[in-house]
Amino acid sequence: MNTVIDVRDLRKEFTVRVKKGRLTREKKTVAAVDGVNLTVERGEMIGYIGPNGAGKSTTLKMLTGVLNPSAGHVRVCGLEPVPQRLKLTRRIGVVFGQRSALWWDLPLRESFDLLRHVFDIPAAEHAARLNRCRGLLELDEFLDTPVRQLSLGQRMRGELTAALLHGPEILFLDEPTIGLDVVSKQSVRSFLAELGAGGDVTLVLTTHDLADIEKLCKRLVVIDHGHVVHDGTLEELHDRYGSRRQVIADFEADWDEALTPPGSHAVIDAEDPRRVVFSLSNGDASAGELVARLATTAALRDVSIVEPDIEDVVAKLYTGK
Ligand SMILES: Nc1ncnc2c1ncn2[C@@H]1O[C@H](COP(=O)(O)OP(=O)(O)OP(=O)(O)O)[C@@H](O)[C@H]1O
Repeated sequence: MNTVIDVRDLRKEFTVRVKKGRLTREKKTVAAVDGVNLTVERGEMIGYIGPNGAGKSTTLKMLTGVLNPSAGHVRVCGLEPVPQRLKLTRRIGVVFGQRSALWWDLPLRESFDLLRHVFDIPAAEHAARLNRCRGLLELDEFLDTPVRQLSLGQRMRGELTAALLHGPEILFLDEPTIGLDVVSKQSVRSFLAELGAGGDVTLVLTTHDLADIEKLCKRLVVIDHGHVVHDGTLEELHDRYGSRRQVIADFEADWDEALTPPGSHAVIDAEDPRRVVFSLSNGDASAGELVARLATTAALRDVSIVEPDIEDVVAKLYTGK
């Protein structure tokens, strides 16, 4: 394995002034990131999620060399982000939804050209990477438009390209789909999926849009109050919170509970005893096997499979229920 991010006991404290009484304020130290441990291997696509104020952006800022940690160990591509920021900048790409890496008054094409000079990228490499992005992100129709005139979706496609032209090993994305319409979201997601599938670029993504996670990330790191509260696959999260995949079956006759296959749980519809909702544990249970068993047990009229809803699971996780 090839570790590209190695974080141990990472902390970031901020000093804030809080109101005390009517006229006085006192200084207080708050831990925005409070002992985060994280190891990411090359080629992984991880979702870093959490409720507002959980510490996601602060972590990303420490990983990208924008903020100095208060304590802890952090290495990104083997480098210490703040003191070695210049070296790090050449090895990572950053897309922060709210900030731009582009020159507002210049056409997109010229911004890309300037970046080639900033990073001193050989012309052939630059052209190859730009051509790939032009194709996948359909940039051609607005390549000659000044950045300030681009729509949010067009600008995001430009930002993604700008972050990739120097061939980074890790791409950090903070809310890359925020504010985008459905079509632009899909375009950005498909592009990132294609990029991640190659295995060369490691993706670290923060988002409040859980569809981004479902489409892109096998691994989910959840942070709350500065602590990592889950680090594992989406399936593990579903298992942990007892969310079940469900099979809804309509039979020709009323369902006999004694026939319920082992490993499943049946709830008969109160209004229609021929309709039954079967719950499955997400682990090894296969909805296909259950359906096959049901079909040999009784006359089936219709069947549908309902996947657990990630929004529900994450809501449970955030509220600690
Ligand atoms: N410069 C700062 N000074 C003081 N407090 C800060 C500063 N930056 C962040 N914080 C506080 O640290 C905590 C974590 O903030 P952070 O921006 O990392 O959260 P987040 O998970 O990215 O939230 P969101 O989803 O709302 O963007 C919050 O309580 C925030 O108010």
